[in-house]
Amino acid sequence: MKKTLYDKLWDAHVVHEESDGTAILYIDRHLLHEVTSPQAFEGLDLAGRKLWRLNANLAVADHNVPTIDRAQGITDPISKLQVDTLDANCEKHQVIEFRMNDLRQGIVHVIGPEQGATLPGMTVVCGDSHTSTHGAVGALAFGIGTSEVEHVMATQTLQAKKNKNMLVRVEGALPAGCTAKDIILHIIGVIGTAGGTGHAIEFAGSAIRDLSIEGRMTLCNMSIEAGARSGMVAVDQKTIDYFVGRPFAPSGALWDQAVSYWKTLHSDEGAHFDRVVEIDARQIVPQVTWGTSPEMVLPVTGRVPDPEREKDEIRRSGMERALEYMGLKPNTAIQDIKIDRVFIGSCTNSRIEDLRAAAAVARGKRVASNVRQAMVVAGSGLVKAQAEREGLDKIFIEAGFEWREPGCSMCLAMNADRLEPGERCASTSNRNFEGRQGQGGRTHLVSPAMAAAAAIAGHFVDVRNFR
Ligand SMILES: CC(C)[C@H](C(=O)O)[C@@H](O)C(=O)O
Ligand code: SF4
Repeated sequence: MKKTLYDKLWDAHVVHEESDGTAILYIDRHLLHEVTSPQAFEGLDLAGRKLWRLNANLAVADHNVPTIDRAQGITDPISKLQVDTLDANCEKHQVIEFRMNDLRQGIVHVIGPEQGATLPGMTVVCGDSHTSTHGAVGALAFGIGTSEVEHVMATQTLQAKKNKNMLVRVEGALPAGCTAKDIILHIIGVIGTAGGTGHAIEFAGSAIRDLSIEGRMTLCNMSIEAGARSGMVAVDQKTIDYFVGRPFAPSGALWDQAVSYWKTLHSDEGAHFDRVVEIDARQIVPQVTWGTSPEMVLPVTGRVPDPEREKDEIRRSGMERALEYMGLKPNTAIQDIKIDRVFIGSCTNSRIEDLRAAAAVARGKRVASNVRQAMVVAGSGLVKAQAEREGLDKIFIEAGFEWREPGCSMCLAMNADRLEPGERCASTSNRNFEGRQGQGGRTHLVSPAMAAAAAIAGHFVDVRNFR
């Protein structure tokens, strides 16, 4: 039988299957962070259990860590408790953890692949919805809840039901100035935030093959924003090359064995997909969200929509509410929207190529005077160090950006980095929900190059003709 990539990954991990399709899946890699692990450790302790396969687990604190003055420790008491609890739990159970001042610390979805802890062919889970990121390397990766975190710790398995197969095929050359972020925002604009519900999405087509592994991670990262718990891309030579020499990756004879398996990780020609969406990459324009859901997205050349022209009543009231929250008037040109803050970071866009793209725009320029703060937050200590070797930190600092320590930061404002009520932010993160970046804060999702250009101009601009 012809199989999709998802079918292959699924079948390779089924330990047991009931007649109603409920399955027990073997989990190869379990990633942990401080927000969703405390109750799981507590449950384990109460039951007097140990972790089933200790070295399948890797932990890092990312949501609550400060991005400045780390030498002083964590000042916020709630954040400090979360991080201290993770440290104590990992120490007690001997789980490998990259602590706050470890160079390898960073956002869990950045460090997994960076360390080679995530590998092609693996099942990867984490108590975090953006675990879909890891599917970019041909892994089956999805977010789980806290009780499932405990289940994985105790048994190395998970109860799950298979999703349907969905193919999003993106063909054609992506125009200059557009990135993986624009592809995924465009896809979400087309299929909606429920478009992938109940499906595992495979992204394929020439535009996807042309992306770097980092770009594919950006794409898969936002699968959850398209309604799918997992997104994936087939293994190709780029995937294999990406893992050469990574600390947790196999070496020697095991490497050769792994590579020959990884090469089978693609959908068979003619395999069945329950749903297929075709996207023409040549039509994609840099994207900017205008509302409070990632599907409320437009090309930068567009205008804020007018609810009066919306016939569907539910959609109209949703638009009205979003416009009110966002403080926007219908028909305003996107490029006339002024911003107060800029955030370049998050597990969507904080890898080295994201920082390079933003720095290329910021080089030799200055952040506009109406922009109160522009921050660059690398996804990991290793990304930050690499950027510094390339002199990107200097480019940002000379342009007036702040150069911060790695973590989730203003993606969701669990630490001190947050918007003030009414502030408007150009952000490279993945969610623009009400209050996401701080109570009353207004988020516009964009690519790193678009965020940097907005910082310099003080309003959104089309990075394709920004000089
Ligand atoms: C805190 C965590 C559970 C959450 C998630 O699951 O995604 C967070 O990372 C987010 O991005 O909203
Ligand atoms: S960077 Fe944002 S989206 Fe990613 S894990 Fe952290 S909070 Fe969630």
